Amino acid sequence: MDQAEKLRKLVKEQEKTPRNIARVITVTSGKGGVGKSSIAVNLAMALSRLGKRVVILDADFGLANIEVMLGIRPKYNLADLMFRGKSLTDIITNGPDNIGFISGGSGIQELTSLTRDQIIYLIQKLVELDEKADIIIIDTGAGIADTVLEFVAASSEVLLIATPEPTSITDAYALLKTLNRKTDFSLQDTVIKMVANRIGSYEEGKELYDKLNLVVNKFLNINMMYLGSLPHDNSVSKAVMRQKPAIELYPNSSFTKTIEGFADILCENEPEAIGEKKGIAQLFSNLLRSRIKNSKKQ
Ligand SMILES: Nc1ncnc2c1ncn2[C@@H]1O[C@H](COP(=O)(O)OP(=O)(O)OP(=O)(O)O)[C@@H](O)[C@H]1O
Repeated sequence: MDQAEKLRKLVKEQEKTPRNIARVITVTSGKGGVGKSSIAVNLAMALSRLGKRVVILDADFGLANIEVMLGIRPKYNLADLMFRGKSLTDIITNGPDNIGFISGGSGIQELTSLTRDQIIYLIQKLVELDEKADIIIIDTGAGIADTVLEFVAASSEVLLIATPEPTSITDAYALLKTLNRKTDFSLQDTVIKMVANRIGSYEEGKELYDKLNLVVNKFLNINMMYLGSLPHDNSVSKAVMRQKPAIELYPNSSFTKTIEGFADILCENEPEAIGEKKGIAQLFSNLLRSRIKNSKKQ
């Protein structure tokens, strides 16, 4: 049995015991600076206010945007759990509205260098995380870097953020095109929901979705769903300046109201867990498996 096969078996074993499996929502974008982290943070809080236990995993290595937005400074990150014996509780920092926050830190990059025992330990801890959370929001980096694409390919529910800026649209297309070429990506297993951000009117957002979806449909055979559009709203940047989420500082802003609407829609439309993509332990197992396979090909 090779290592990839052992990993599959390990997760299958864990699944035999009935347990909570978190819903994982991966937030990504083709281009940086389009509002990915703002949306991840405020959506997490809106979902938490609906009674969900929410944890954000920041997989955007090197940038500490979410920490700044939440006004928190985590002491430990995923690498401390993987290599330095820290527990899951140690690496989850409490944020506003009771949301949990995990910084990927260097852990995301170092996933490749894990020994078999470290992989087993990590998956076991992630099984615990599946128990602790109802929803896990992953903020990936932006663009077509491998670390971004592998998270998207391993996820069952993806929010793709784009703005009306031409470069944001072409970069969103580039992300989907590169994703489509990945052998471990299958459209049957991943629902992509587009969010248009910083738009002037509802029509502008819908038009953006229609345009992009038409092209990805025609050339990539991908059919995206449309979650909706968020207005350009100065309260978002004002909130960033004050290191507090917009939903907390500006509860009546149009951005907050729209985000709350998204949270309602997402709670009403929980996708059936698809194929082998269920929960955070399964997601990391998929991701590690694809890394093992790819490293063998090289
Ligand atoms: N709807 C909006 N209205 C006004 N400003 C916004 C909106 N969404 C995001 N912004 C602003 O755009 C900037 C970039 O947002 P954010 O950091 O969330 O983007 P990002 O895509 O996560 O960036 P990165 O790729 O650097 O992680 C921030 O200053 C934020 O305040």
